[in-house]
Amino acid sequence: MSEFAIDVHGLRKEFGGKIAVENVDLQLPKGEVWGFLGPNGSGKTTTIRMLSGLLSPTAGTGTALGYDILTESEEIKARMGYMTQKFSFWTDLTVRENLEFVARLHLIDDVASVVSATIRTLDLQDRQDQLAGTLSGGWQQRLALAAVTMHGPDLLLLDEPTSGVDPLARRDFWDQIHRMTEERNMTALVSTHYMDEAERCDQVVYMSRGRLVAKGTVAEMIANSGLVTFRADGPGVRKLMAALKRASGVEHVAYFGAALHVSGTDRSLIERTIGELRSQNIEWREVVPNLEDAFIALTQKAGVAGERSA
Ligand SMILES: Nc1ncnc2c1ncn2[C@@H]1O[C@H](COP(=O)(O)OP(=O)(O)OP(=O)(O)O)[C@@H](O)[C@H]1O
Repeated sequence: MSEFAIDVHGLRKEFGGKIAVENVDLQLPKGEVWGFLGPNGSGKTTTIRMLSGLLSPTAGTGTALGYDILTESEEIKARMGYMTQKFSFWTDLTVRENLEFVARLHLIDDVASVVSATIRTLDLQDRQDQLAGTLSGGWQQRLALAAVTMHGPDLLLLDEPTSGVDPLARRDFWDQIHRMTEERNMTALVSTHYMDEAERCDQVVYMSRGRLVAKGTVAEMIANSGLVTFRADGPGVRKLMAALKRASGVEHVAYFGAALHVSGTDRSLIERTIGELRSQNIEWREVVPNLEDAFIALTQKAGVAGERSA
């Protein structure tokens, strides 16, 4: 049996001659939670759909949970939980009724007790008789997670499960993911645009223009970005923005509250630029780049302008 929950090579998907995903290799060890990041349109959903057996690749091979993604998609679907970006449920049924419906779709034998156990696991007791359409965004996502985990999957593929959900509900959601993966030895691949969520993952993979361009722990991603980052604090620091954007050696500048993060990969160039801009009021100090700095750099390196307008 493979030690990987996902083990795919050379995945490619074309839609009408346009390449959406190209040459994706991914080996996700069992029991780990990985974050899947990348700009809009970079190919994350398409990749997740190929991994789930719902979309056949134009080229490439591999397995999910040991089953061939090309020929054994039914086996994969039975053992995985897939939460789509716009997970839908019946708004005029209660939470419990929704889960009962899903349990029947999965041909679960003892519907009542499995639904009750799921409701307890996900702390939905107080909401079980509420109409699903009246739940807040955070509770709707909780219901979606209940629905996709009720049949005891070994693999979770979650596509931006927390978009539009407030920070507290997002944290609760992630606590649930970690608890469930730990208790049931599940593996999860979760796409997200949130940096704090990426930091909760064992590893992250970063996709750009249909290709996986970086992979590793958050610390490795930051270290491999090769970025040098300086932080500028002081009155009027924001006025430096325009000059910094044009300055040599500065690859990106970002606001961090009242401060600026100025990053580049050529230390001598960026130090020279900062030297030229030094003034008494502004304090410059080198800081460890954060994940957002690293991802902005990756995105810019890949020339993402074309991707976003695609
Ligand atoms: N069924 C389809 N037919 C044609 N083109 C498609 C189809 N599905 C996706 N695409 C294209 O493939 C590319 C990748 O899209 P995909 O939805 O996989 O990106 P994504 O990284 O999930 O984006 P987002 O973060 O916005 O969800 C895009 O250019 C998209 O327009």
